[in-house]
Amino acid sequence: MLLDTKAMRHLTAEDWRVLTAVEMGSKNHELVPTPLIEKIARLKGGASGVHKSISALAKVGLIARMKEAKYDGYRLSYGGLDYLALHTHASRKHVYSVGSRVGVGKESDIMIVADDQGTQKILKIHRLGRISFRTVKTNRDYLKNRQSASWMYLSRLAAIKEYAFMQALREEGFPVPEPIAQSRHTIVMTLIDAPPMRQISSVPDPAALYAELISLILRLAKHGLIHGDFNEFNILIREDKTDDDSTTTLTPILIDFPQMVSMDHQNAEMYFDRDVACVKRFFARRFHFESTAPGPFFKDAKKTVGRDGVRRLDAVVEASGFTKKMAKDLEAAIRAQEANPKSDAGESEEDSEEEEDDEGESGSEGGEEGLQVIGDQVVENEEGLEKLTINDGT
Ligand SMILES: Nc1ncnc2c1ncn2[C@@H]1O[C@H](COP(=O)(O)OP(=O)(O)OP(=O)(O)O)[C@@H](O)[C@H]1O
Repeated sequence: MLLDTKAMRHLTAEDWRVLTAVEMGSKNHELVPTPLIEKIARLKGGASGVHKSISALAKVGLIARMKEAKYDGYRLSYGGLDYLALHTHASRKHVYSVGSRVGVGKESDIMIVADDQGTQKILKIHRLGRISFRTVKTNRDYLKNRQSASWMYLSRLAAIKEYAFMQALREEGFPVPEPIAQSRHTIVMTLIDAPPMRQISSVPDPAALYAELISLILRLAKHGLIHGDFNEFNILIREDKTDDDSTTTLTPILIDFPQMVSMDHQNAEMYFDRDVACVKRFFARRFHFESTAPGPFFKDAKKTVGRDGVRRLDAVVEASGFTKKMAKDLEAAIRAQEANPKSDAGESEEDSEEEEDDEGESGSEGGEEGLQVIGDQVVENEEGLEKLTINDGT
């Protein structure tokens, strides 16, 4: 499921209201009945206006009707949720244009976007629905009869959690992108102009970079945290030159936080050891570097948690509204996804069974390469970004 913003600029103010109404209705309904959509949207044009918008939205795949429905109703598609999130980012002036996709992870799409000043940023769209919910359903009860709400819920949780951690880490001076905004299942953050470590074939001083990464793991631990996916994909390596250009230092920047856990987590030791082992393995294979120092060990790191009066960021994040229940729900989904590596190719099985023409006319093909025109006026810059505007004046 790619972000395809082609249809965005054709939506009217009424269409946006109806789309928002479907989103609101899906909080309590697997399938939002048309009369409820009418009631929430309260369009001046009454029922006929709503029907017009419903068919416009369904045509471009932002809402979908289910085949076996006992009553007339709709549900929001991934595309519909993407549009609502982008709409919010655009109204708040965080995003003005949408460029190409730079990365696709197991759980997300990464797009380059820009604001109206032309500053490029990263839009991360969480897509927890790529897993088969059957696996998750076997051990969680929150999905009871709520399959389509579950991907929205889980993807939104991932974005909320990632945003909260990025904010806390950033405030503490950790090398992470700056979180700019969060809406629904998406985050806008600063673009880091640096390749992932996976793309680096050699470094002048592997021992120094290794030490830096291990100290990052230990610093996180002192603040009560384990990254949980500390690998060569999630560590960007930025080259910083001194003013006179004589020396270059390599600065690791950490990304990807939905799977972070507390040092108090019941499996903390396993996650800590796994993060350390990941760095060791990569350095041995790629840079033929093996540290002579043993460890670091979890039991030593554990003793440092909160030491010297440092803030425990696991507690900060919990206080930010990311509750234990949310953490549990998200963790179950992420673990299921980890255990299910083959299921990352598209929407969940159940989605595809239930959907009727979910992609509609806009489809999702070809969105990766081309430019996506969403605004009423096209402004092309050298990066191939195009203007994103909204036309409902809200
Ligand atoms: N702020 C950023 N600046 C520059 N590039 C980024 C940024 N965030 C993500 N990327 C790029 O996108 C890729 C995927 O990002 P990220 O790891 O956050 O997604 P993910 O879905 O969690 O991936 P996976 O689960 O496969 O690790 C990164 O490897 C990196 O190349």
